[in-house]
Amino acid sequence: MTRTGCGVTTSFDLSLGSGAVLYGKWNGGRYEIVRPLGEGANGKVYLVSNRGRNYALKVGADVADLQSEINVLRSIASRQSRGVEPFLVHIDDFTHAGRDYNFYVMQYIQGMTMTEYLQREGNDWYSLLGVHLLRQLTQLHQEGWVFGDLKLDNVLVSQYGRAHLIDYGGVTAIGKSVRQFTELYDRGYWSAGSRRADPAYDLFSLAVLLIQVMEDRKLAHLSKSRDRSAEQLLALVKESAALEPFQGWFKAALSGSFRGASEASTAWQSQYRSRSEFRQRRKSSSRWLLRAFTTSILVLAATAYWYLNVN
Ligand SMILES: Nc1ncnc2c1ncn2[C@@H]1O[C@H](COP(=O)(O)OP(=O)(O)OP(=O)(O)O)[C@@H](O)[C@H]1O
Repeated sequence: MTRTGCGVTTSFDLSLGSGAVLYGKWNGGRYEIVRPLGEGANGKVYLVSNRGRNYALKVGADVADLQSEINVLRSIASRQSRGVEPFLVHIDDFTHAGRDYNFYVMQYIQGMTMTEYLQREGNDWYSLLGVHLLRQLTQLHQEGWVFGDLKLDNVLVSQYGRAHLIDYGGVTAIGKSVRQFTELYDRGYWSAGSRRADPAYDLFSLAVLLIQVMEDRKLAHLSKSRDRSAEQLLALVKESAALEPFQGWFKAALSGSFRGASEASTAWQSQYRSRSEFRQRRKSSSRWLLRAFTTSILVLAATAYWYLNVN
């Protein structure tokens, strides 16, 4: 596919191997390709090394699309508090084989998908992943944007369960039609509302994603059935031992009744806390039971010993 715009050509036959070096035309940065990280509809992403540090560098397939991703990242960076390293690091063009390409450099997230993370570290991390995602959505909504294409591939989880949103290609100004979406997570696909970009759109997608990481097969099955709906999603939540403790949150997210991501975040954290307290109580009562059981065995053994010795 070849698209042109603003005098810069992007051809997605572009292939950069390990060791290739790119020079930023305007800022003079030197980026050595370590390896490709992935590619999608909006571009190609490479792991690069710049001044001894690793970054992710995205070359856009379409100038306008890349520019709108950059605008969003810039608006988030401008609100970040001092001392926080911005996600967007550099913006520039490079020339390769006689052609100009737009690119931007962002922090490299060394991570894995939410599913992989939970499989490796255990389901106890589930609630924390939700906390991180809701925090980022809250910030984005406050800036007047909706993430749009929230899905498993667009979240990377790094150490200590830090879930990061990546790929800002679907981000849409609140009030417009969502630019990019994936059926499974789309409110319209579940006949649960429009594709207008409002905070509730992201919360619906997040609910589907949080169902998916625990109940992948059941969700896939439901998504193919003709009577798929938000009510059916909620029924799936209620049937699931892992999701049931969060059913109040899912009900509100799937029906669009949260006033915003910040309210959703508070609700998620309070369900998370009451769940942890419940588990703590269960743990201490099982510890008490274990102690009582051990004491009974010891008493029984001592009684038997005494009885055998006396008789
Ligand atoms: N900051 C990052 N750190 C680590 N890996 C990244 C980063 N950004 C992107 N990637 C990797 O590159 C892949 C493609 O990136 P991205 O999703 O931004 O491309 P895209 O063309 O917008 O894709 P899509 O078709 O899903 O919209 C991602 O799935 C991820 O594996």
